[in-house]
Amino acid sequence: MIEAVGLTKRYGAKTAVYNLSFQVRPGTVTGFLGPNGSGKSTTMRMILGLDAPTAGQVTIGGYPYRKLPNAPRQVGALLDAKAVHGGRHARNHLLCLAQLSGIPARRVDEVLGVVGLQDVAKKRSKGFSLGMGQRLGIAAALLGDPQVLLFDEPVNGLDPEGILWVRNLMKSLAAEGRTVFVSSHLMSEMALTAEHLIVIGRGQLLADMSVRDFISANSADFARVRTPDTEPQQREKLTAALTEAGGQVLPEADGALRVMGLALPRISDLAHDADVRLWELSPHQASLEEAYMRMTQGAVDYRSTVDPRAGLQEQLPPGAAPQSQPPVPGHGQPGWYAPPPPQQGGQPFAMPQGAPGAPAGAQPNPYAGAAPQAPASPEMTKRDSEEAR
Ligand SMILES: Nc1ncnc2c1ncn2[C@@H]1O[C@H](COP(=O)(O)OP(=O)(O)OP(=O)(O)O)[C@@H](O)[C@H]1O
Repeated sequence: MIEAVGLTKRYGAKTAVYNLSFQVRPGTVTGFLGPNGSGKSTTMRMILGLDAPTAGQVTIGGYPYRKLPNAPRQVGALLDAKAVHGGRHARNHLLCLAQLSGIPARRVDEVLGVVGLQDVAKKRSKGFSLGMGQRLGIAAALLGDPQVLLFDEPVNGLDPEGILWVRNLMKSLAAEGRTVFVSSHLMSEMALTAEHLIVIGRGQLLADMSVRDFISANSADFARVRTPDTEPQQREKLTAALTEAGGQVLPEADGALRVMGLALPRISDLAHDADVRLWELSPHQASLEEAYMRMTQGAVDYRSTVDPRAGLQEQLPPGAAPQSQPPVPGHGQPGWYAPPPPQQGGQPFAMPQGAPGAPAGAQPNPYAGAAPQAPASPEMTKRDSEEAR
């Protein structure tokens, strides 16, 4: 098992990871999700002893990585598939790694077979495609037949067949009772691969729950309702009736309404009672990707000037002023579509009560104001950590 407690990493004034606490258990694939720059790689490097935490700790089987007896046989990792001596043959690269860790040479041929690189074993890896490089990195992770495996974005650059292969490999490794921790920024991929999810944004824990719970908590049902385009007053009348009945009503770009919190027959009855004709009444489900975007939207470092909601929540049509809509909590404020970021109070996402990773509200939050000035850093720099690899 991997266990992080209050894990924090600062690079000078930059807080990359803040007060992360979570457990990664054996026997299941645990997905580690977060937008770019959210701190996934930093966390993985701390798990592997390549970066030292500024505060808190992380252990594998009860030991910090650097104190783990025979670590290469217990823990395998794919961090950066490009970190390979390109001049070496694939097999030689693995042989070198095996020799360093006292792993028998026959294991090299076994893992080359597992990842499907046996036919190119004598080729120099600098001629490898991105996908072949990923496979070689995965082979290196599997060399010591470890019980604990960490994969940082393992499907990057893979074609659909490669993605399916990685997905099945992760599942079969977990089914053998291993601890499998896989980072990704793709919710859709993790929903298919992982059973448990740890979601972070700006280095902080946003969710720690099973995929099943995530789906039921976040795939909210809603209805699309459309009144005759030629009669805008009908739309307003229906909006008022639905809101009064406890529904949440949002405008869609094509003039339809998105209604949450009311069943379809009830919407139909309310429309009938209000004497409003309907052109459309259809059931929908918010996608997981949408829920994930919503969850991480307040915690994205790099944001396009184009609204990221485009394509998820349709934009208001010209002339459809928000004030003509019923009051929706937060609607009209910047980022209304996103849940409040943690520092605004409260945990916006469904977290199991007493979850080990629930953010500690009492602790000072470095994102709430100006980033705290750390003393000139004695910590490892990126180059240090790359050299340590
Ligand atoms: N050595 C370093 N020095 C300074 N800042 C760093 C260093 N390493 C990471 N960071 C910063 O810490 C934050 C977290 O980075 P990290 O690479 O862990 O995120 P990530 O979730 O893995 O992102 P991605 O999905 O893009 O790989 C980023 O803002 C990054 O710029």
